[in-house]
Amino acid sequence: MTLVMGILNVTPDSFSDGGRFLGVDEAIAHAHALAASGADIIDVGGESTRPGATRVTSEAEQVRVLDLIQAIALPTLPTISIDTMNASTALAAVAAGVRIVNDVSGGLADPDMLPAVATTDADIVLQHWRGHSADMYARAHYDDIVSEVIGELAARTQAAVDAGIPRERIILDPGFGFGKEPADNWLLARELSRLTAQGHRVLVGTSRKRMIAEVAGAGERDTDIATAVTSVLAAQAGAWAVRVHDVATTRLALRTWRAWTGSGEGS
Ligand SMILES: Nc1nc2ncc(COP(=O)(O)O)nc2c(=O)[nH]1
Repeated sequence: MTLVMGILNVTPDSFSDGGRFLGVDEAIAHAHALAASGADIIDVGGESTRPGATRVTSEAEQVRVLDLIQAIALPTLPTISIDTMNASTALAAVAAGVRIVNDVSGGLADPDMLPAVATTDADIVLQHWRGHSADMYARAHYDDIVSEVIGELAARTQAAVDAGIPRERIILDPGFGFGKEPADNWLLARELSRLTAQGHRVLVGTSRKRMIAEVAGAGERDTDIATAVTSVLAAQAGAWAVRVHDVATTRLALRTWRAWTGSGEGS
């Protein structure tokens, strides 16, 4: 069953919910709300990756996320993932109870990341990436985006295995957005089953991105409905999980899809 990863960004400038949950108390409350909405995983992020975002130090990132993680790393709450490109933050987060390291750079931003995760028992998301937000669009040219993304993720997978991370702990992500033009993203979405056919779990994150805005316009409700449609299509293509802001709407969409396909009862 396709899992739902709820987004909890504790940054002042995140792409779609910047500044709304910056305080620890608000963030803890939102984590509980995500759980109540049916999140299977809560993805905590302390550094914005929106286009043009400037980097924060790993120390500043850790100040934003570690108290929160300690407060929500409970058996009664969903699995936690840490959305970070910094090895030091990943290690501190795993020590605080995180089970998945979600690295949008696929281990490229910090050369210590893959060896560091190899010393833990955490899973790692290797997302396709071609550079930091500040200049990612400069390197965004693709001749055959599906083949290039699959090929570049295969290289990152090999680097992770070479660093000592067992294959079964690796999750792939095509990295929707991240320097890709909307048309490129829809091409990638159309061929998602070619990535899921690679045999790794695949995480998909389209929520509230430019590719969605292009279809849904600026309204948050329409944006979350359009995101939910992509969640069903990703599930149909074999995605292991979808990363969304509005957990409830995507859960409803996935429940409806399962009723239609008869692919399993329950919520
Ligand atoms: N694995 C993964 N992580 C991510 N983290 C941040 C964002 C940017 O979106 P946000 O700023 O709204 O969180 N997108 C992804 C994504 O697509 N996949």
